[in-house]
Order: sequence, then C-alpha cells, then structure tokens
Amino acid sequence: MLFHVAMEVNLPPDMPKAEADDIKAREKAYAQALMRTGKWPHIWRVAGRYANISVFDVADADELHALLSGLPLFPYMDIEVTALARHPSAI
Ligand SMILES: O=C(O)CC1=CCC(=O)O1
Repeated sequence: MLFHVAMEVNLPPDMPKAEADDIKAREKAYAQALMRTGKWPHIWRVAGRYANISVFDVADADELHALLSGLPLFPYMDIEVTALARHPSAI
C-alpha cells in the first residue's frame, strides 16, 4: 500500500548544534536502512523549506505509523499522510 507522506521538521532554535547533528545523523541512517528494504522508495526535498515529500510502500497504516514514529526526528516533525489508491486512468 502506497502512502504520500509530507514531513516538516521544526527543530528548536536553541537546540545545541551537537545534539541536532546527532539526531540528523541517526535520522539519515534510519531512513537509508528503510530505503534499502524498499519501504521508503522516494524522498524529495521541498525546495526552500526544511521539509520533504516521501512515498512509503508498506502493508498498511499501522506499519506506516510504526515506521514514522521510530524516526529520530519524529518528536520535531509535523507529518501529513495521504493514502494512495490506483488511478483508473493509470497504465
Ligand atoms: O531532512 C529531512 O527532510 C528529514 C529527514 C527524513 C529522512 C531523512 O534522512 O531526513
């Protein structure tokens, strides 16, 4: 099942740089591990914002929630999820 996921990151401006760098490094490792499994096939930077648009390919919304809530940046993100269904004109 495919999901369109929009993530906006809002790190506190007063977070120490070393802490922010550590979370970002753990986020990258977590995300790339999921990409290698095929569960996170697309990630795109939203130009001009600390945000991304991603596509997840997972069994269901429960699996998606488990993966998203495991993101190291999850406590600092606003996330919007849209379930995708096959378009009748798709070939
Ligand atoms: O930088 C972002 O958009 C947040 C993020 C999600 C996965 C990743 O590696 O960074």
